[in-house]
Amino acid sequence: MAFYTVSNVENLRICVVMVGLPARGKSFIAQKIVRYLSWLSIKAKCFNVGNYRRKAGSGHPDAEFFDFNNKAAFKIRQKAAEAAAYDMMKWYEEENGVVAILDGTNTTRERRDWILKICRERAIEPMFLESWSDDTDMILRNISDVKTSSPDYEGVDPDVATSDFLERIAKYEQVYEPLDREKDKNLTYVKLINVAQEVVINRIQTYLESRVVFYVMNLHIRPRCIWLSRHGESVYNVEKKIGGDSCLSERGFQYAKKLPELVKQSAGDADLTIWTSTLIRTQQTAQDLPYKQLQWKALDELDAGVCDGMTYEEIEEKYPGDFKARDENKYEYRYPGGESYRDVVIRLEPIIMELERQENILIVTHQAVLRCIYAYFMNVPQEESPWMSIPLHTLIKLEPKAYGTEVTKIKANIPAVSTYKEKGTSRVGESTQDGTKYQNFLLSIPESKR
Ligand SMILES: Nc1ncnc2c1ncn2[C@@H]1O[C@H](COP(=O)(O)OP(=O)(O)OP(=O)(O)O)[C@@H](O)[C@H]1O
Repeated sequence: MAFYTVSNVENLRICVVMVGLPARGKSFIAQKIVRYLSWLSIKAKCFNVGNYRRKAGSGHPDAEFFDFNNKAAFKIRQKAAEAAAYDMMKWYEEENGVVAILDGTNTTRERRDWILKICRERAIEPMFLESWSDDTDMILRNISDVKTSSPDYEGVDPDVATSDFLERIAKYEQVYEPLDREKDKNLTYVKLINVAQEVVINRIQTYLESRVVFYVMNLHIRPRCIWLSRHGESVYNVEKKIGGDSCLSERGFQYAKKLPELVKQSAGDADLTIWTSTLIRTQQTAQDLPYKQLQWKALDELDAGVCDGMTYEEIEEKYPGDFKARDENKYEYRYPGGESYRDVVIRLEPIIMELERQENILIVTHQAVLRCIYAYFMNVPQEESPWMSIPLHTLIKLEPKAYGTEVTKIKANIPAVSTYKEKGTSRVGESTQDGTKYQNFLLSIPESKR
């Protein structure tokens, strides 16, 4: 039976067409939408026109290249847009794509009409997403954040790169036609003004489109960090049992005592809010943290249903079929009377949305839940995420950056059992994976921006 995380009963194919001057965060937003939808099992992919332009041999173009009167350059840029659109259409057809993002400036109405036409010919719903800003300080920050280190400016002095980039923007400004309430009243669009100070929404018609709109409305770009920790070692961990609502072990309490110091070391004087689950072990872990605390039912551990309170050995013995089925497809497998990883992702969606809205948050929760949250930030594929090793007594710091997330792991140096169970065995113990397998996911920087 088909099983959806976000309803797309209409079987829609959507093309999110980014619109806006350079350095308005279009790629940032595009990458985030792809990560969010992929996490929700919606097949999504970004097609970055700048990438195609570079492949077409534009090398290290200066601002003159972006002058709309420069006919030869304009041809290269047009070709790049066509190549991106071609690959995008191929992706819909050959890979059953659902949401493609055409990430380019698309600043003229002529260019947008062309995209509209090719989408309509193929029954793809176009949805324009414009990022508009007149906040000069923010634009300068964006340029120094990401543009001076772009492949376009490899080996160029950052000051020279900045002034050239400002000139590039000026070239685009000469022809820029922002989305307009009157002229574009028939289009489906969302316009973000100065991040999301003001949002204009027009003709959003489907549930999937409205999810995308809701998501982008909640994004902000203020610097912040998210800390993740599993609860301290619990009595059940020591007994190798899963589920339950047991207290911390003695070593778990030691971790709880040490956690405020670890957090202080990492966060300094930043003001945090602590989110825990409703289960005793996360609350005991957070009890000495001197910050505001909130409990979320959605952060409770994956429900093991009839297997709650059992060891993996007992499960293998009593439910061998289930034990095998879970190993074969851990993401989809649902414990009888309980949950699957996919179920956990669905209930975590409001948590992710709220995390996007918030600033500094420390989440104290459980192994499976942390895997799902970590997978969102690190773009870890579904089939891999349930197998990630997230050890006890370790504080993880996530620092969202322009095109990815930086991770720091801070070990408390308090021994704990390993609760990691590898595929094909019922034994728990140290993972033979040293984590390097997941290094690739740590910084999900789009190809165009590396
Ligand atoms: N809605 C927004 N408005 C303005 N800036 C934003 C927004 N969202 C993210 N940013 C910032 O934009 C920067 C990233 O710029 P990005 O490369 O995404 O711009 P771009 O519009 O894709 O530029 P280009 O057209 O040159 O590719 C980051 O520093 C990020 O913090």
